[in-house]
Amino acid sequence: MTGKPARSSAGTPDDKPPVKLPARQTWRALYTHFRPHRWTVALGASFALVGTVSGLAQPLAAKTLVDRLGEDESITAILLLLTALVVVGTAIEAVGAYILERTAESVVLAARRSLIGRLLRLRLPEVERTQPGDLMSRVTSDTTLLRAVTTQSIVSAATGGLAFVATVVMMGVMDAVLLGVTLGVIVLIGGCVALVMPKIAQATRRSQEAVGEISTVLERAFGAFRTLKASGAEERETEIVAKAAREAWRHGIRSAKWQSVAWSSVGLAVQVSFLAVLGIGGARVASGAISVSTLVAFLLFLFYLIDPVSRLVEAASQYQVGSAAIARIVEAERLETEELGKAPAASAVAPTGPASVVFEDVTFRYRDELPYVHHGVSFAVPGPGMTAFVGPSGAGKTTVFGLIERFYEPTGGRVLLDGRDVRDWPLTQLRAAIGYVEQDAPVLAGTLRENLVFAAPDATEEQIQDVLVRARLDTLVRRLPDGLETLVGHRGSKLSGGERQRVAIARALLRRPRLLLLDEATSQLDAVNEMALRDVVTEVSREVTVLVVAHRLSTVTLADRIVVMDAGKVRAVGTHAELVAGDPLYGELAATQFLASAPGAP
Ligand SMILES: Nc1ncnc2c1ncn2[C@@H]1O[C@H](COP(=O)(O)OP(=O)(O)OP(=O)(O)O)[C@@H](O)[C@H]1O
Repeated sequence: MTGKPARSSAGTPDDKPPVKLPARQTWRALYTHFRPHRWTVALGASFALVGTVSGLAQPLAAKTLVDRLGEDESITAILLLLTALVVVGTAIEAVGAYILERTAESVVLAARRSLIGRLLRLRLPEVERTQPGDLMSRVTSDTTLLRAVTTQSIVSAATGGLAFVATVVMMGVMDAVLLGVTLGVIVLIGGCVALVMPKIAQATRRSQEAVGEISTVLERAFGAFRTLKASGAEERETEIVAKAAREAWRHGIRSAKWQSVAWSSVGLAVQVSFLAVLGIGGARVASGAISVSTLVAFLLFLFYLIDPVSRLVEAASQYQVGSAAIARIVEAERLETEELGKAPAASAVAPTGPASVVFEDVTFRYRDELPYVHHGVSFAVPGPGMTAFVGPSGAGKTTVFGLIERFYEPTGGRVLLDGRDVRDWPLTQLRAAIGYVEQDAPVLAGTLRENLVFAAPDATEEQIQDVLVRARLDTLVRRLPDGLETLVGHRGSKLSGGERQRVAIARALLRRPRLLLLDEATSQLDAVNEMALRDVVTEVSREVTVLVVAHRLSTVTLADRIVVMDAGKVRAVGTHAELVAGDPLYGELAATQFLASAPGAP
């Protein structure tokens, strides 16, 4: 619990560098998220545009007002027009802003849904190469950064760009010389801002990586909370999280710094232009080249230019933030997912009866750089009946189950279920035929009932009650004040190890499997429950094919067939009596690891 998780590769597969998206791909990825909302964004943008136009008309109205004042004409109408422009413009802008905010939330929702959908379909090897905590932070934190870039910044860029062009045209109409001065200043300062922009993306990316690392460490700590406490690792883990938090803070500050540099440049550009226009414009008024009202209107336009320029800078910095987020999202989206295939139609007749399992010269390693775990495993299990897999720790017994469930693909050879290569089965149908009880019998947070029906959501009350009795959980449920509605805590922490094991078995049975894979717990059950469960498994194995990774002699002696595995190979197959007589390794295992003196041992 004390080691530090892989730095910055947190969440990205260990062997893959973080994705650096070229600008075109960033655009494309952002566009994918924007596309479904383009019409709503266009609506919001039109509202914003109307607001902008009404704002743009204000200096003209003000110019007329000044001219009329000079000529002693009535100003009531123009005053009313000016007021209307302000009020209506503001109201329309408010509605536009609401539409955009709403759309922004929808973009985040859609991004989260699609990412969650993909993450829960990831292939197991991909999950093993990543940090789940960091993947979670991509769903929760990075997606929120898409909010602005896919809506507000597009509108800002569009309206800001239009308003900028329109204002510049109006300024050109007023006086080309003053426009030249203004644009000269803006281009100069704009160039400096462009240099700063990529730094915002860089800092945001680092900050988000650090946020991911916070989630990673916390997920690790809560995932083994008792071990954390028992190891006295609270302070060390806190320090690791705090370090990641400081990193997030440091890069957040850096991003804020560059953003504020960009922002203050807008003010600087306008102020410098203002002074230049005032000086040069004053001289031009004095020389009679332009009128006072022209200079006033030009200065008002210049003042009005602050808004479009700010919007353009805002859009550019939001784009930088969004591009950092989208790179992390794309990275998660590129992880390999499983093709689950269609669930069988309700009317389809599902195969019944026990399944058969055949391994044909299967070779397998978990990753290319790792040694082989299976070096040509072959065996055939016709159903029904119980087949026990025994062998020293690390022999590759659990791996057999992973290959049957197609969590992993064999490197060579074939795995057949009912005579059909598991790769040819639609995954949903393949797994629907199998009940799987993992060695550490995971129980999920929620109620007992939720845990039971997890693999069979359509189970009837009668089926649930039946399975409770069979898994010897009925007395426990009766004892609990809330019965099946009892909350079991994070990872079932409120249940005992044996209870968790039985819940896992009940869950698998409720699925009505044709093949039951049981990775036996090494020491979870007391003698009474062990015997009871033995009876259950024996009973089940009359109709269903049961494969069990056995750690107890009592289980092995019940088996119809025992497969002895050693160092990734099947070294013998037979009954207990045959193997005790014929296989030295089995004899040794039976004498030691399998507690040969256990009751019931022949
Ligand atoms: N997900 C994984 N990624 C990489 N290596 C793995 C993975 N799972 C298991 N291994 C390795 O594969 C080998 C076989 O593991 P497996 O779990 O199949 O053994 P086993 O016979 O079931 O052992 P045990 O009786 O201790 O449960 C071991 O050396 C193990 O370290």
